[in-house]
Amino acid sequence: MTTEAAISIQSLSKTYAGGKQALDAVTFDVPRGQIFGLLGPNGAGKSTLINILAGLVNKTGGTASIWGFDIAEHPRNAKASIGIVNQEILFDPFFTPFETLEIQAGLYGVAKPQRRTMELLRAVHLEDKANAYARTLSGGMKRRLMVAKAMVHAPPVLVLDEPTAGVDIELRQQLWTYVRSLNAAGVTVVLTTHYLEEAEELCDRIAIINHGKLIANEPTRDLVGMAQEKIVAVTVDRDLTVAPVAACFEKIVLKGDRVLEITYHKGRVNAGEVLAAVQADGLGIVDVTTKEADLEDVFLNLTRAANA
Ligand SMILES: Nc1ncnc2c1ncn2[C@@H]1O[C@H](COP(=O)(O)OP(=O)(O)OP(=O)(O)O)[C@@H](O)[C@H]1O
Repeated sequence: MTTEAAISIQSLSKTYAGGKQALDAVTFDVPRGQIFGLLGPNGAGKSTLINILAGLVNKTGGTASIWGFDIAEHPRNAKASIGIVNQEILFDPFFTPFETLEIQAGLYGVAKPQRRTMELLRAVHLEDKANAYARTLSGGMKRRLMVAKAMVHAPPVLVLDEPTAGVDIELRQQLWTYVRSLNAAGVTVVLTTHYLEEAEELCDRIAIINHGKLIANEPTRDLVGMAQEKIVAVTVDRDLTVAPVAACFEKIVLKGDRVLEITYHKGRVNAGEVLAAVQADGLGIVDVTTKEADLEDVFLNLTRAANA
């Protein structure tokens, strides 16, 4: 083990048998100890990438390693280093959660004394369902059982593929609380999600894939900072009927008699110039609030730029 990254991906490519190129020379590292977001529109190639890491899909180019183990050269060690929660819920409905985890532990060769079945069930709040049939669990409970199942062999890396699709808000929060506690205990977490606000809230770093190509890989904070449009709401000292005009305003909307909502391009002007332009119109400024662009804006801008 030489690498410092939890997952290291170099020029990874995948062309499916029918000729569809799902991944095109993707390179990035997932640093150890992080919660890492993998984002992309539908069909971008996220599942393909995860399935390659899981050993379910064969890459057609490049390399990938998990916890320092190359997936082609050391597949067993690579597999032992990762736990994957797929989009589909998969387990035998006639086994209880306790049995499901015991069987999974057996598959991974975890010896009986090392098994943590009840500890895992407690962690995902399924302790009282330990002996219920899996088919009697709610959707959210099943999903939490899937997470516990992915953790039976105590892998240092946990991958969650769209873990909260179709999960209600309360359960989503519970799931994230558990994911955060795993991360706090040292587990590196990779998640794919369509919920940008979720990625923004949870992830230390975010990579974006579009049409099989990596188009961003930044600390979340920097990515949010990449949004170019900023909005400032300015309250002025008298009633207005029309909004003032200035070259530095991208857009200006009268939001009330005295409130102007001004959009500006932060790469071209700063807030001071925008406010000065308002004052130059003879208006006094009473109050100012700004709205930070969120990840959604960045995502749309980046995918739009990549598609152009
Ligand atoms: N087995 C396959 N054979 C041929 N093409 C495939 C196969 N699996 C996926 N693809 C294609 O590869 C591309 C990437 O698919 P992939 O499932 O990896 O995307 P994704 O980013 O995970 O999307 P989603 O968020 O919808 O799951 C898509 O165009 C898809 O149609």
